[in-house]
Amino acid sequence: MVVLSNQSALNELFLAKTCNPSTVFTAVPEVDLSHPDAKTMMVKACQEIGLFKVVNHGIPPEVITRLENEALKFFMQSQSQKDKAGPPDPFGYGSKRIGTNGDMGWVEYLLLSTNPDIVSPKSVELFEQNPEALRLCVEEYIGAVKKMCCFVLEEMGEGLGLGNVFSRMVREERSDSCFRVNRYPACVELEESGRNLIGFGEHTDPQILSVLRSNNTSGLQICLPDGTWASIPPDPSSFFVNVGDLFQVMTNGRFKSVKHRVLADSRMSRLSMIYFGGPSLEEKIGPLPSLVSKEEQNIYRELTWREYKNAAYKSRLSDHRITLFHKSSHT
Ligand SMILES: C=C1C[C@]23C[C@@]1(O)CC[C@H]2[C@@]12CC[C@H](O)[C@@](C)(C(=O)O1)[C@H]2[C@@H]3C(=O)O
Ligand SMILES: O=C(O)CCC(=O)C(=O)O
Ligand SMILES: [Fe+2]
Repeated sequence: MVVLSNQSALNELFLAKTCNPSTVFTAVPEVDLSHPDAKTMMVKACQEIGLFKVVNHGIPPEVITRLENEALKFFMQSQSQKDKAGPPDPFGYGSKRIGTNGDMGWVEYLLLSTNPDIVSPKSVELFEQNPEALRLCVEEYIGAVKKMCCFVLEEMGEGLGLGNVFSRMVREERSDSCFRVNRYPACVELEESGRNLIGFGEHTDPQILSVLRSNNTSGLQICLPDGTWASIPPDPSSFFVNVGDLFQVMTNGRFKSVKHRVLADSRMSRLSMIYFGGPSLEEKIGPLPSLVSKEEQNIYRELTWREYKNAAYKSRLSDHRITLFHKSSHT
């Protein structure tokens, strides 16, 4: 067994059992948002994989670089300075602990709500204690990525013959979306160990759609239908889009909320930024009648996003939360 020099006992918690060289998933569908067939391609990718990447996304590279630089400045501060914006409640700065139910990962992060009704004391402290530039860059980036997320949802709604049913949910002012910046420090001790270090453990995202951008460091993996893990090659000029649990429910299981995780790299730190597009807390979520054919049944019952979110945030990262929507399950 590998012994990592610092905090070895804690670090063992993050060691993935596998040491096989992982499969590289070279078939990530690439969708050009300006292509006339974009809608069909996105719908197909959501049905088959639950993930695709977009190019020609319209987000100016300067908006991305500005936030990346400000986020790195934040993470390069001393631990005691960063801890002033933590522990997360669930928003704010967090390190190694993910959520409040015992999950750990080789990661530090900022988690922020975009819901105007949620004022997190830790996020207020974060912005009070850091240069105004961080807040401005976060706002600028979220504004741009929300617009793109809504465009993608609009296209997929049209692709399914449903118009703006999904985009409306994320576009509305009280949409309960959130935003996260993750930094996975390089871990040189892994170099010759042949072991993997879990940066962010396996999970599905609870919301409708997640839009992820990372630097050029690999780490993101998806779980294939046969249960094996495949690495997604990084691509800093594209955005990766993945289906969340609510989208799977609304499409009565047609779209797949893909299980994913992140492994740390031995040489390079990974920086990722993810926008999780969600509906308002009061939105009722269930299979959309026009997506349930006569021969099929609703496989999920209806819950508000508030009900699902409250239950989800009491669960562990790897829990199969979507079963809360199963007809036999009661919250
Ligand atoms: C362990 C947890 C962290 C999480 C809340 C939860 O109890 C279960 C879902 C987790 C997750 C995964 C996707 C997103 O990163 C996240 C912000 C979310 O909405 O659900 C995280 C939550 C978190 O980090 O607080
Ligand atoms: O950091 C990443 O690349 C993905 C993290 C993730 O899946 C999440 O924060 O939900
Ligand atoms: Fe995720």
